[in-house]
Amino acid sequence: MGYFSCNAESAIATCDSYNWNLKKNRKKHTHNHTPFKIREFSYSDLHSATNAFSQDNLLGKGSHGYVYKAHIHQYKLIAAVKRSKLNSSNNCPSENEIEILSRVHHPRLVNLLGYAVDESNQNKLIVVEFMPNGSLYELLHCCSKPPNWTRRVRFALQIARGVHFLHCSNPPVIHRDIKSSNILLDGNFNARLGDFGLSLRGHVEDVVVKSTPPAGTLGYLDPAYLAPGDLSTKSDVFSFGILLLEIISGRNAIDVNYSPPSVVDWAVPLIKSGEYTEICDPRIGLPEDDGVLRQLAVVAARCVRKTAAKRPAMTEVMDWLKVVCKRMSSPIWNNIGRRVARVGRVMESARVMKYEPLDDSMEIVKISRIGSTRRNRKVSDVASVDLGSVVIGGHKTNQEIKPVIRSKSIGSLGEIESEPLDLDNNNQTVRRKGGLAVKMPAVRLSKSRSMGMIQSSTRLMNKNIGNGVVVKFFKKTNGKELEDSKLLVDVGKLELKGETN
Ligand SMILES: Nc1ncnc2c1ncn2[C@@H]1O[C@H](COP(=O)(O)OP(=O)(O)OP(=O)(O)O)[C@@H](O)[C@H]1O
Repeated sequence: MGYFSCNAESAIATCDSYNWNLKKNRKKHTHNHTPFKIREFSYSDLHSATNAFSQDNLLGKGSHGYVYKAHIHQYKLIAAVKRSKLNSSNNCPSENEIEILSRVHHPRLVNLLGYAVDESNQNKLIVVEFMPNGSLYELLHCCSKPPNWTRRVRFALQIARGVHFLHCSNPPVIHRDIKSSNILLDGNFNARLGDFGLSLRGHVEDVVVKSTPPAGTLGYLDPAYLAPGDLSTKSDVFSFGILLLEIISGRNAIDVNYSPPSVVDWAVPLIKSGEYTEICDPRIGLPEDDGVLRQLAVVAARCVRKTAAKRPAMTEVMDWLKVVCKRMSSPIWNNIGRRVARVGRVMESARVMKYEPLDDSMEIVKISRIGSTRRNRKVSDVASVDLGSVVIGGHKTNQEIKPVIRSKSIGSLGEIESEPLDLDNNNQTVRRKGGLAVKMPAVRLSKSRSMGMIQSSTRLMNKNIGNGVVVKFFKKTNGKELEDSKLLVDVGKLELKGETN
C-alpha cells in the first residue's frame, strides 16, 4: 500500500512492481520535477483544521461522504478533507482513492496532499488540494453568468489533458466517473479532475480490473461497459464525450425537459445532420467562428460512438482540442471568420483544423471549394443510450434556468446500498464555502450494480454532412500579394478519418 509512506515515490519504488522505472520516466509520467510529498496527518490536526468538521467548513456532500475545508496551520495549508461515511470494513472508496492518488500527480488533477486515520473506526480521511471556485457543474448549470466559448474550450482541453495523463500512466488509471461535478476549478479558474473513488489502476487484463463490477454515473456511463471485462480507457473517452456535449450545449447529461432526455440521443443526430447550431448553449449563442462549434461537436460525437474500439484515444482528443483552442485564441481567426462568413456563408461546411497566424500587414482571404460537392462526410455509429425510467436533472435551454438535480455516482468498490429513487428537495443542500452557493435537491439512485447497465436500444443511421472548403491566406508585403502556403487550412481532418462502421 503505497500511501502508507510519507513519500509517494519511495512507496512506489519499494512496493509497486509496475513502477520500477518510475524514476527514469518521472518526467513523462508525473510532470513534476521534484517528487511530491504525501503527508500522514494526525486525526486531531484535521479535527482542529476543520473546526471539528463543522457545518461552516462543509464544502459539500457526495455519495460516499462529506468534504470539509481545512486550514492546516502547521503546514500553512488550505486543503479539502474528504471524510467517508462508510466504515473502512466496507472497503470504502477512500482507500482506493488514496492508493491511486498517491501514485499520480498532475496540474490538471485535484492532487493528494496526504491522509489521516480516524483511530475510532479506522476510516481514512483524504486530504486533497482545495479548489476554491466550485465545480464545472455549478458553473455550467447554476451560474447566472455562464462561461463563454473561450473558457469552455479551455476547460475541455484542460480536462482532456488530465484524462490523457491518467491513461498514459503505467499502468493506466481509468477514472470511471468523469462528469462535470467532478471537475473542480482551482484558484486560477483552471479545470482539475477530482474524485478518484471509483478509479481503477491497472491494465485491462489485470485481476483487479477484470473482477471489479462496473460503476459510474448514469448519463455518463459507457453503454458498452456491461461487465468488468468491458472496461478500457475508452469508457472514460465516452464519459468525456458526454461532458463535452454538456459543455457545448449547457444541458445536463440526462434532462427530462428535453426530448430525448439523454444528451447523446438528443445531440448526436443533430451533429450527424450538420445542425450544429441546434446543440449550442442558447445562453451564450454561437461562437464568432462557427467552425469552433462544429469541431467541438464532431470531437464529442466521435467520443460517444457506440463501439468502444472506434472511439478516439485521449491523445487524439487532446490534439484536436489543442487545435480548436489555438483557433479560439488567435484573434485573427475572428477576423477571418467574419470575412469568410460574409462571402456567401461558404464557411458553413469548412472543417478547419490548423492555423498559424500571419506575421505582418494585411491578410486577404480567398476561398475555394475542394473535393466532391456531395455531402459526403459523416459521423457514424455513435452510442445511443436508452434511459428507461430513470429521471435525473434539468433545466430548460431557453430563458429560465431551473434548479438542477445532479447525477450521482453509482456502484462502488465496496458494499453497495440499495436505496429508492428519491427526488425530494428537502434532503440535501450542497453548500460551498468560498465558491458558488448552490442548493441542490438530493437524488438518491438505487445503487445496485445493474443500475449502471444502460443498454443501447437504437442504432443511429449514418447521414452525410457538409463539403470541404479550403481557405487560403495572402499577405501583402511591399504592395505585392503573396500566398502563404503555411496557412493552407487542413480541411475535414476530423470527419475524414475512420468514419465507417
Ligand atoms: N478539493 C475540493 N475542493 C473544494 N471542494 C471540493 C473538493 N472536493 C470536493 N469538493 C466539493 O464537495 C462536494 C462533494 O464532492 P464529492 O467528490 O465527495 O462528491 P460528488 O462528486 O459531488 O458526488 P459523487 O460522490 O456522487 O461523485 C462537491 O460539491 C464538490 O464540489
